[in-house]
Amino acid sequence: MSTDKLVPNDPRVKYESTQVNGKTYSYVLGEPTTGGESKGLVFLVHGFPDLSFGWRYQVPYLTSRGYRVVVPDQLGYGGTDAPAAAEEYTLKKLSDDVAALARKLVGDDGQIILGGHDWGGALVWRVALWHPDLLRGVFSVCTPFSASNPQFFALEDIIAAGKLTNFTYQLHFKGPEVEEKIQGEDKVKQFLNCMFGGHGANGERGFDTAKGVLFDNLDKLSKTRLLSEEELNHYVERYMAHPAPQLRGPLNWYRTQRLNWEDEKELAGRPGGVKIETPALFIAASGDEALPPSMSAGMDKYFGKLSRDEVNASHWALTQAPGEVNKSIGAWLDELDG
Ligand SMILES: O=C(NCCCc1ccccc1)N[C@H]1CC[C@H](OCc2c(F)cccc2F)CC1
Repeated sequence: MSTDKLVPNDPRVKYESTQVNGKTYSYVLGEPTTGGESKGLVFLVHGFPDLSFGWRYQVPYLTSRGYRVVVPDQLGYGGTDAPAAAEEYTLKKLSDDVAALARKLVGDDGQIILGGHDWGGALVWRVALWHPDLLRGVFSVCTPFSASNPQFFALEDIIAAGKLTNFTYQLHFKGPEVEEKIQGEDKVKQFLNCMFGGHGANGERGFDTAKGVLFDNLDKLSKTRLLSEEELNHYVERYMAHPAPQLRGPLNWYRTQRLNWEDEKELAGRPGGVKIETPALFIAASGDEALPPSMSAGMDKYFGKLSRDEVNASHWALTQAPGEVNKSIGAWLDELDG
């Protein structure tokens, strides 16, 4: 099998669906192409606004190195259910879904190697805290680990104090406006094109981490160079499979900050505090405007065995620097399996 990126509805992988904690999850399943026993199961978690398709450059690479690969559409996306209630999207519930799906694939005593990008990266660190026995290894692309504070600080207050201003767009995402205004095929296509880097002839942007979505620019943007027309249309088709407002599920991931803090008070109270002993890899993206590498300063103290790497790419490192990302993950896997 070629190790070229997956195309929409690629015949090289299987498309499965199953019930997980009362919800339908759909996922892509790739079998090792090396023949013989698989070296283990790699489970990949995408971010916002993405799909399992976001890992298309990594799946063939990993199956060619002897791994089985499972890539779900996360809650709210693609062929997976999109409950309307934001409470369904806490990182603890999403972690329990990852564990339940993984157990269906590797059995109650099996283990997986878990990787995430963006919100998927935030989630995999939480899975390592809630379900440490499940993991043989854990990695995140772009998203550093951030420990929960003993005291709750609302994002609104943090930003009002001039901190984390690169997260200002999240106040826009958690509010009603983006969900209300980005509905229907044309708007969803313009929004996705914008988030994946489309820009205007004079450098106009439709998204700014320090502001949010600039609605008036959305129909002025050229097509992003990060996706082919066929790939962008695949994203739109999968997002339009959900009833309006199509972004409600994906945006619900931004509406659980206080609930996540409530859940994690228990973790903060553990003897020795929060510590991830699972062998871990963090790959920073040098040009990520939402998650600059500097945000990862100080995360090492929460890990027993953390490897670090950095790729020269924007937030969309998986598709913009796939060779670098794959090489980094591959070297870490070789050491893990060494
Ligand atoms: O919003 C995200 N992606 C959409 C924007 C993508 C984009 C960026 C740049 C250009 C174009 C597009 N990603 C989230 C992922 C979770 C991150 O929060 C991590 C976290 C926790 F999980 C828990 C406690 C604190 C904490 F910071 C915050 C960014």
